[in-house]
Amino acid sequence: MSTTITIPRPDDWHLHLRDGAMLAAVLPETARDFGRAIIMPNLVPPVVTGAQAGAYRDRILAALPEGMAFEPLMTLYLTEDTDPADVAAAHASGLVKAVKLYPAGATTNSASGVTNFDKVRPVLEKMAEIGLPLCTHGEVTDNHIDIFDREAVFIDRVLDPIRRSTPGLRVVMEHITTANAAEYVRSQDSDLGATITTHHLIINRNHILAGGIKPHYYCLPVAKREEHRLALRAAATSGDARFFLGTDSAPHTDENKLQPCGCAGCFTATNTMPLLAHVFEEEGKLDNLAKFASENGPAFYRLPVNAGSLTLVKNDAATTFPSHIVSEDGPVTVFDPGFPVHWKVA
Ligand SMILES: NC(=O)N[C@@H](CC(=O)O)C(=O)O
Ligand SMILES: [Zn+2]
Ligand SMILES: [Zn+2]
Repeated sequence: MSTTITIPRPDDWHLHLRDGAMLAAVLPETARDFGRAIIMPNLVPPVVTGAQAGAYRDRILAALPEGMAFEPLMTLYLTEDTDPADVAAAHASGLVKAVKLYPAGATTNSASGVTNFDKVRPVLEKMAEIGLPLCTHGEVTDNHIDIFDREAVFIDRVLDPIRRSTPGLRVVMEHITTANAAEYVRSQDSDLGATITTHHLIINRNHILAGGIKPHYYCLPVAKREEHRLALRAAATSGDARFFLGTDSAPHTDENKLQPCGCAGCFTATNTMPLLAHVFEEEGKLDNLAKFASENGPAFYRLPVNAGSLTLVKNDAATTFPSHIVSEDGPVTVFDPGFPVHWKVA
């Protein structure tokens, strides 16, 4: 017997596409199921100016296979030298949909990020004025703060002060991993939203560390205790308009993942929608999948819901997903949830 569910064509509000050979390999994995995605700007060198975002957008569209429809929604990487006028122009032209804040040193390719938050105040004020959202990698970087506490400390020491001193600034807390973050979002008004990844709904820190280290489950922010995973599930499946899907699908070659000092990132573009159907069904909330994956994100970004649809089918037989995708840079392992999934995209 099979069950089906049809939702408006989903979007991914946090995606890493990289560039060059990797871009060519991973883009079809997203474009197959998703109508649009917020494209992260942490290339080397980063996408800082409107001109760089325009050129990157052209490279993405050039890499899109014939016959696939996909709209990249571009972002700018916030640095201490970012020019508020350039940001405003890139927004006014329709090119740029958000600015991304990386605390310097917080994650992959974040070296050009922000250390002194006073220096970006003029940009944040301009963004509040024009309604351009700020997306945050919400972790402090202080060495003496435990890695499992860095998100909660970021909320208290960085995010809440920025929001209080910049009224009207619209913020997305990206890839939230804690009950603290979900609670903070719920306690605020609609100027604050949060993306939640597929993998943080599935793994906790035991999955990374118990019974042997699993490099393919290592990402930033690192997965937390089980109680936090359950809080994220409750938030994602609640239907609350402030929570929406951002996969943070972050491809790294196996060579770069499987190192004494391996890269952070889970690659979930290939199987995200079936995994989400599994999670939402487990929570008895399949009816809210459309809100999380297709409706809440566009509402926050003030864009229309996609016109097309996506149908997911649940079969008696488990679905087989590719173990990895092939890129000219080397294989990229597809996220393995560690349990059978019976859903697949029709
Ligand atoms: N999430 C990750 O673990 N990695 C991301 C960067 C990020 O989103 O923090 C990447 O670019 O590889
Ligand atoms: Zn991040
Ligand atoms: Zn990311």
